[in-house]
This record gives sequence, structure tokens and C-alpha cells, in this order.
Amino acid sequence: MAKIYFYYASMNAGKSTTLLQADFNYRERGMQTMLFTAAIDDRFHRGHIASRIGLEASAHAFDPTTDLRAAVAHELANRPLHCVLVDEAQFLTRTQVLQLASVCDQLDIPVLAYGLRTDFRGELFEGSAALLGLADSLVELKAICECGRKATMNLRVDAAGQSVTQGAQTEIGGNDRYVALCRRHFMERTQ
Ligand SMILES: Nc1ncnc2c1ncn2[C@@H]1O[C@H](COP(=O)(O)OP(=O)(O)O)[C@@H](O)[C@H]1O
Ligand SMILES: Cc1cn([C@H]2C[C@H](O)[C@@H](COP(=O)(O)O)O2)c(=O)[nH]c1=O
Ligand SMILES: [Zn+2]
Repeated sequence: MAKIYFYYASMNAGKSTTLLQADFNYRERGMQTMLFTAAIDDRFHRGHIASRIGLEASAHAFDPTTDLRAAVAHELANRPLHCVLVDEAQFLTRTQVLQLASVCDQLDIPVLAYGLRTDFRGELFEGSAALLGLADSLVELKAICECGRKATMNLRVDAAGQSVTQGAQTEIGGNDRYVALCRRHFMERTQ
């Protein structure tokens, strides 16, 4: 029976790297995969998964209007699929997470989703909340805070490196805009 796995972490924890390793592992065994990433996250370019360690792969870009169940079914008409992998899963809507549940339960294809648990205020993203509630398996990936503790939080910073505590939930950026910190150091810099 297929399962949904949610690999969650702060930024810079190796989520994209781990996804690309899992994808490689399926493919080196002769199995076929389908990759998705958020269209809005165009740091590399649209529809591309890139890890800081240098691995990269093309992916199907999803936005809130994408029907993931239909996209997978359409692909299945042309080739077998052994795994669906989703990066930037925090940007999924709850409806899309339910579509992934259907991919898993009705189409019997394992789903591996990778994303942030919380935003720069420590609040759950919609996709992450749905995955935390619905996934069969929750796996925490770990980044290291500057103090050596596990970094579970994402501090947003401005161009001068100053903490940002208000603003839109979605703000695309990398190590220039976010710093992964432990809760203690996140609190010290935001309160
Ligand atoms: N040249 C490198 N060699 C080894 N590890 C690296 C290198 N560059 C970045 N990293 C590590 O890769 C991790 C970030 O990987 P990435 O998959 O981009 O993270 P995420 O998707 O969670 O933001 C960090 O732990 C960082 O220290
Ligand atoms: C914390 C936080 C992050 N984001 C954005 C910033 C990046 O574009 C992605 C996460 O990238 P990762 O390195 O692949 O984890 O999410 C955001 O929009 N809002 C936030 O609060
Ligand atoms: Zn710390």
C-alpha cells in the first residue's frame, strides 16, 4: 500500500538535496518518477529543482490552480509511475494535498513531499498544515543554528541583515533573505 511521506524542516536543511537523491535512487533501480515544484519559487528558474549542493532536475511547476491528481493521471496514461516527489510543498493548497492523497490511495503511487513547516513568524503554511494532518509518515530533516542546536525556525532578514517580523507570508528568497535558527535565537531576534 502506497504512503504519503512529509519531509519537513527549516530552510537550508537539505530538503531539495534529499528529494533529488530519492529521485535518483528510484531511477537507478529502473523506476519512473514525476517531480513537482512550486511555480512561484523561481530562484533558479521556473519548474526546476536546485539544491545548494549543486544537484538539479526539471520538474512540473504547480500553482494553486494545478490539479495534481489530474496531472499525475495524465502522465500515467503515457508511462508507468513509481513515485511522485513534490518540492516546496508548503506552497500547496489543502485541496492539492487531498489530490495527493488520492494519488496515493486511488492510484497507489507513493508521494514524497518536502517543505517548510513554518513561515518567518513561526506559523504553519497551508500545505504544511495539511500534510502534517494527512501524511502517513512525518520525517524531520535538520539544519544547524549558529549555536549548534537544531534550527527549526526561519528568520526573515532585510538587505541590512535586520529581522523582519511583518509582511506577506510568501517572499521568495534564499540565504540572503532567511536564516535558519533554533527557537531560542529566533525569539531573541524577533521579540
Ligand atoms: N558545496 C557544498 N557541499 C556540501 N554541502 C553543501 C554545499 N553547499 C551547501 N551545502 C549544504 O546543503 C544544505 C542545503 O541543501 P538544500 O537542499 O539546498 O536545502 P533546502 O532545500 O532544505 O533549503 C545545507 O546544509 C548546506 O550546508
Ligand atoms: C520562511 C519563509 C520562506 N519562504 C520561501 C523562501 C524560499 O523561496 C522558500 C523555501 O526555500 P527552501 O530553501 O527550499 O526551503 O520559501 C516564504 O515565502 N515565506 C517564509 O516565511
Ligand atoms: Zn541557536
